[in-house]
Amino acid sequence: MSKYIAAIDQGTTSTRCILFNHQGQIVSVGQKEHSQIYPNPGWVEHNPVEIWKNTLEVIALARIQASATSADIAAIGITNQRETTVVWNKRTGRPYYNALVWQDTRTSDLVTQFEKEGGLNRFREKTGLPLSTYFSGLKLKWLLENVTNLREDAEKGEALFGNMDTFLIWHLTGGVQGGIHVTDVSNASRTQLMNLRSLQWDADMLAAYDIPAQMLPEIRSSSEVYGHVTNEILPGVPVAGDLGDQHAALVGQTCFTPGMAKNTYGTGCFLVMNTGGELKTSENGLLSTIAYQFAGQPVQYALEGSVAVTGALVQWVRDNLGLIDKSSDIETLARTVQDNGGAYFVPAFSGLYAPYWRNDARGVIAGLTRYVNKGHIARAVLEATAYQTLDVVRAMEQDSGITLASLRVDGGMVQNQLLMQFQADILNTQVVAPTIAETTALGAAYAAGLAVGYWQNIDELKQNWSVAHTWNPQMEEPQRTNLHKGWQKAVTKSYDWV
Ligand SMILES: Nc1ncnc2c1ncn2[C@@H]1O[C@H](COP(=O)(O)OP(=O)(O)O)[C@@H](O)[C@H]1O
Ligand SMILES: O=P(O)(O)OC[C@H](O)CO
Repeated sequence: MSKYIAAIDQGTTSTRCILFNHQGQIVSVGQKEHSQIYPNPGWVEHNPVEIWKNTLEVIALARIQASATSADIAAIGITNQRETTVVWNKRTGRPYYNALVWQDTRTSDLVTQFEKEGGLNRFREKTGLPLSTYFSGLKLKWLLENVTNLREDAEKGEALFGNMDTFLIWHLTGGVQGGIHVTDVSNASRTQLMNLRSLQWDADMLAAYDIPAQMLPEIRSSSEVYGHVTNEILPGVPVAGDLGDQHAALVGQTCFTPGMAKNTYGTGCFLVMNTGGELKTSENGLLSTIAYQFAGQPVQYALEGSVAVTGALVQWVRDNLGLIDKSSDIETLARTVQDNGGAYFVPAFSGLYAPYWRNDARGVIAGLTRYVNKGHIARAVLEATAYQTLDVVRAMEQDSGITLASLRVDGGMVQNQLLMQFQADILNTQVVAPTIAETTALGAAYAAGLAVGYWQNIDELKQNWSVAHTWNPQMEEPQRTNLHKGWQKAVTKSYDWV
């Protein structure tokens, strides 16, 4: 039997390749950041060619570190930043435009136009999603309307659409020499083009957004052999798993039972709860989405609270304000003071997502006095992540009728002890991090490994999960209530800006 499963985690800030062994432990890691391109206020792009090159590089790095040949690798799974939209030419492989990143707000006029015609929730019944700049469908519409020749090529079947999973699988399985054009149900559920019940592209949605069906990938399960790698980097290895990154983290955290949830703290924050085989709709601003689908098994649904800006705010403090040199320094700076000094930072850089869904919001710092220093700002920055999560958790509890006994967490920001303690305090709930922190990549590896029989069933996967760290709530109730009141007031100050 081959020794390892490879996972590619194509995230917003970087691309990673991780090799896992049968216990789900990390054997080796290759990682590379890519450029964040901001051509106009609110626009966020990635260069797909740079990401493809980085993918090859990180696979090579992980392979070399583990001295692994392709025969040592039983399968490869892909997980990706969701919604980020790329279009490319089938014959040349060339992208027509940079990828429009999920955080990009250039489609806000389209959102307003569609909202006027039928309200923010007009497509929720079919797609589980409100109108927002967040999802792929409107990004694709914008590209079709603004990029020369794209619509003509799409109608001829020469231009292909995909999220980053589709783009990478197409390249890995042959590219212009017959690459496979597929996606999985979890990624497709983030386009606002798939019907959540039929699990097919929805003809009414395609008509509403005027999208030629020929350019869309085939929708498959999250765990099956889609094809084999043709590139010399891993020749012959089956590509056997595909999950949006938040769905992959749910799998990596082994949240296989309805009611189990995880929160991933990366560029943004994404709380996902497994709701089982039944589609649940939200009354409180959460998204209905696909959790995952293993081959031959029924699809599992989820409720999700997506927060656009969490770790991205730490990056902004680092890159745009220069207050810190590296992301982890935010904790040292925040520890120079005892509290937020009355300051609240609402990072509505891309509007506000769950549970507010305010496309008209923009970032504010509220409660400033001359007392406030950079330490207080650093605290307000970290607390913003915890308050946004609190609002999502409360919405999730109302929708599901389940009170979370503890919250399983993962992602880059979990290294921040001050944040995790504050999160437990403000939620008044235990926060728990697993031993294998790379749950996103692990989930993609699990999907791929199940498809090729490297793992037999989910019970085997559950045995790999164990607790690395627990943060217990220590804050008194009056303080918790006061802080949350301040936050809620600050949120209202971000509204009605654009
Ligand atoms: N110690 C830390 N404290 C606060 N934020 C951090 C810390 N370490 C990393 N981050 C933030 O976490 C994000 C990276 O996490 P990661 O899970 O790799 O994100 P992604 O998958 O979105 O690319 C960055 O936005 C970074 O600013
Ligand atoms: O790449 P991440 O971890 O920031 O995740 C991005 C999300 O998938 C966007 O929906």
